[in-house]
Amino acid sequence: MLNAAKLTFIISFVFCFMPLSIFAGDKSSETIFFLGSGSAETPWTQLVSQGFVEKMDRSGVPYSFHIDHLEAARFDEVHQYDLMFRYLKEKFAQKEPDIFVSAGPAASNFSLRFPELFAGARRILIQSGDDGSANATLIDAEIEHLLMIREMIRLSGPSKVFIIGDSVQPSDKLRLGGITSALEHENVSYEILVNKALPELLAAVSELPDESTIFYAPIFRRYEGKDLAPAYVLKELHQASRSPIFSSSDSTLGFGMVGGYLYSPKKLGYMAGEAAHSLIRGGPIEFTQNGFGYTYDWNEVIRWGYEDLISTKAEVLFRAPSLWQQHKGKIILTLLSLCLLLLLSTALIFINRQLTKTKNVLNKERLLLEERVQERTQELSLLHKQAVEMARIDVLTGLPNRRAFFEQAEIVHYQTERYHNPYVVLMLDIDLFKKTNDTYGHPAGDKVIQSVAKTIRSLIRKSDVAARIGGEEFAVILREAEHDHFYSLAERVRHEISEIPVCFEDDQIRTSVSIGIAEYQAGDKSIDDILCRADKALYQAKQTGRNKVVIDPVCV
Ligand SMILES: Nc1nc2c(ncn2[C@@H]2O[C@H](COP(=O)(O)OP(=O)(O)OP(=O)(O)O)[C@@H](O)[C@H]2O)c(=O)[nH]1
Repeated sequence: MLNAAKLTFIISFVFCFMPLSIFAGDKSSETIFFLGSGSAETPWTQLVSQGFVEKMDRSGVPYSFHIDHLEAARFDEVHQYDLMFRYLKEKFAQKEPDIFVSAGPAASNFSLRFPELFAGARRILIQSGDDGSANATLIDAEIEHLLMIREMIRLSGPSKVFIIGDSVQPSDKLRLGGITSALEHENVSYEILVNKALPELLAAVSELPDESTIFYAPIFRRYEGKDLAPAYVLKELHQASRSPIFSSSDSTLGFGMVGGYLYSPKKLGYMAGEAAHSLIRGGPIEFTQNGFGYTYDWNEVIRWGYEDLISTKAEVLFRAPSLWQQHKGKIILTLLSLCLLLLLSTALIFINRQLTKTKNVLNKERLLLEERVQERTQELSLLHKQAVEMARIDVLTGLPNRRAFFEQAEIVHYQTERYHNPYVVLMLDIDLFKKTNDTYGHPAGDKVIQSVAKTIRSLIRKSDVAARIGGEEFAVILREAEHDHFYSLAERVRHEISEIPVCFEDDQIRTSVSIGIAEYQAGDKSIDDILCRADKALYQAKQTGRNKVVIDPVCV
């Protein structure tokens, strides 16, 4: 169980020791002092410190960063050194730096000259040449003049090299010396345009002979009331010049310098950062890179036609990305869309083909079906026609039946009324037919009926109408018949039937017909009127002995 006293003790303990632990964390952060040879505006120093800070930030080590500049180019060095020494002593009186980085020959010289300044600090020198002290880590910023000059000669093949530089500072002199001895080593003639004001320089470079090459050792110039940093001086020179310009530092790339074997201030800064990180961690100092390499400005490479000469492993700046690099995403998306479109089109074509195939099959089937329907319709229509005809024809004799007779008779009657063409009706009835049937049998009777029909048909004209209108009863309409004609015709029919026996099996059957004749009379309303009179005449023929022709008295 926690009592109040114990709780108070724990809380007090936490509150007392917490600030101490925070302070301890703060104490573990390293203080780094960075001293540049030039001024705060010097691009070289800016790039080195930038590289240093970037590397330190990436290392994840906690540190506090302080930067100062010796401004060695503006002041007398020794006098400046004493002033700077006192200033820094005072500035870091409370807490001296753990690491002292000096960038450039002047700052490194200063660092080595005052070992008593920040005596406990680990020193990193970024300078060219000798380290000068066993207590300092050297980042060698010595320009490899020979490699640099050889690369320049290889690319531009100059007949003469014009060196632009200053000889004010010892470091400037050192640099010019390195360049000239490298050119002498390579047997290339040269001329130094040294310590010249900018207008003089611009005039000089504008009149250089063909096949000249300019080597630019970075210089500061005051021009038209402005302080021009080396990069901007180079820009002016580049505009005035008709010759390619080479230099030693990539900090001036992009202002008209071609490139070549260069040192990179930023990379030197990275190396210093790596060294500082190793010092803090207490491990061995190993650099993953050096501060030199082949670097080119692609615009200048193209301008001077060096595309095929530069090393394939070189770093090329400002090269416009290829169409592929620029629009990679869009190109891939377009290609994918095209593929998809192609796939869809293929699928559609396939589906369309299948549909067309199915449609063709269906069409064939439909045509076949239509053909069958047509055939069937024709068949049905034929059957219908036959059925209609059958309904009008007497099956036994092949003559029109009673119904057909009355249809035709109606037409004949109508035509007679309209055109006054008279017609005659013959009513025929086989005599004593019942007896024939009874004597010879029904099939024999049928044969007799057929024979009578045949005789009638053989004797009348095609325009006349003969029909079987009852069991053994026939009617004939004779058109435009004269009195003599229709009577003699009736007589001939009667005569032939009675004279010519009908052969059936072994029998010779004799038969006869009675005929009643009536003629159309004006006032007859229909065929029935004439038939009625013909029927009466027939009745009379029957009554008066049969096998005879009787004419309706109205006709006579
Ligand atoms: N074989 C056969 N006989 C038929 C057919 N149609 C009607 N008959 C017969 O014809 C006979 C007609 O007889 P009836 O009306 O008495 O007259 P009929 O014997 O001819 O005497 P009349 O007319 O007075 O001369 C009946 O016996 C019917 O059965 C047929 O198509 N075939």
